[in-house]
Amino acid sequence: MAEMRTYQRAQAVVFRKTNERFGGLSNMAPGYPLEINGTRIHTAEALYQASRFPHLPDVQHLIIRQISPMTAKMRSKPFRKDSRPDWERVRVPIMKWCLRVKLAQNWENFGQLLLETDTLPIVEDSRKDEYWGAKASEDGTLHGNNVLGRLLMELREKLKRDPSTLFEVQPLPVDDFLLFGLTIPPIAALARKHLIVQPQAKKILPPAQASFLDSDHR
Ligand SMILES: Nc1nc(O)c(N)c(N[C@@H]2O[C@H](COP(=O)(O)O)[C@@H](O)[C@H]2O)n1
Repeated sequence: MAEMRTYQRAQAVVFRKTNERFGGLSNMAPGYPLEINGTRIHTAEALYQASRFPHLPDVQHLIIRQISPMTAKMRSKPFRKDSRPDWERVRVPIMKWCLRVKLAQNWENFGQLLLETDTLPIVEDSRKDEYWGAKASEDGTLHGNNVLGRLLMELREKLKRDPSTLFEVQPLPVDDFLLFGLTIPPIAALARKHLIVQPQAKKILPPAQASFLDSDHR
């Protein structure tokens, strides 16, 4: 279990609604479509929720076909008790994998948004979930495990330091890592595979533009 943390709202990137400045960091955000084995998945939330049920492809279909991420989450609720037996143990690596897929397949817009958070703590401000996010305290601080925010910060740092390691996302080494009964293959970044991250300007540039830059400033 991750430690509880306290965050000062003014010194953090805080998101709650998807239409806010950093709302794209939420798994609920539209506009970051995914594709696995030829199936379009509308949000990272739908992929995460479907990952509970590799042994129940019909339930995965029910979740994945939802356009609304909240509806995808709601559809999974009645089946939660039937989540894969090791769900509590694998849910954080699965969330991390979902975020990696979201980045690989939305390299420019999600990568850019992550870099724009600079070096600030990232926190999902949640009314009731202090595990994935953090809840507002009476003193105005945010308190919680903030596991989603911490995974996003970890991903951001990797994106700054070693972007090429994020171009391809390997399937997780967990039992029955399946979508609709099929093995999930390595996921390659779509189209923009060769973009270069230039952290200082917090911009992602194609190689042709990047080559004009002094290497000290890449
Ligand atoms: N119910 C709800 N409403 C929101 O607006 C949220 N952002 C969330 N949080 C997200 O729900 C996912 C975790 O789901 P489980 O409770 O583990 O099934 C995760 O993506 C959170 O960021 N929930």
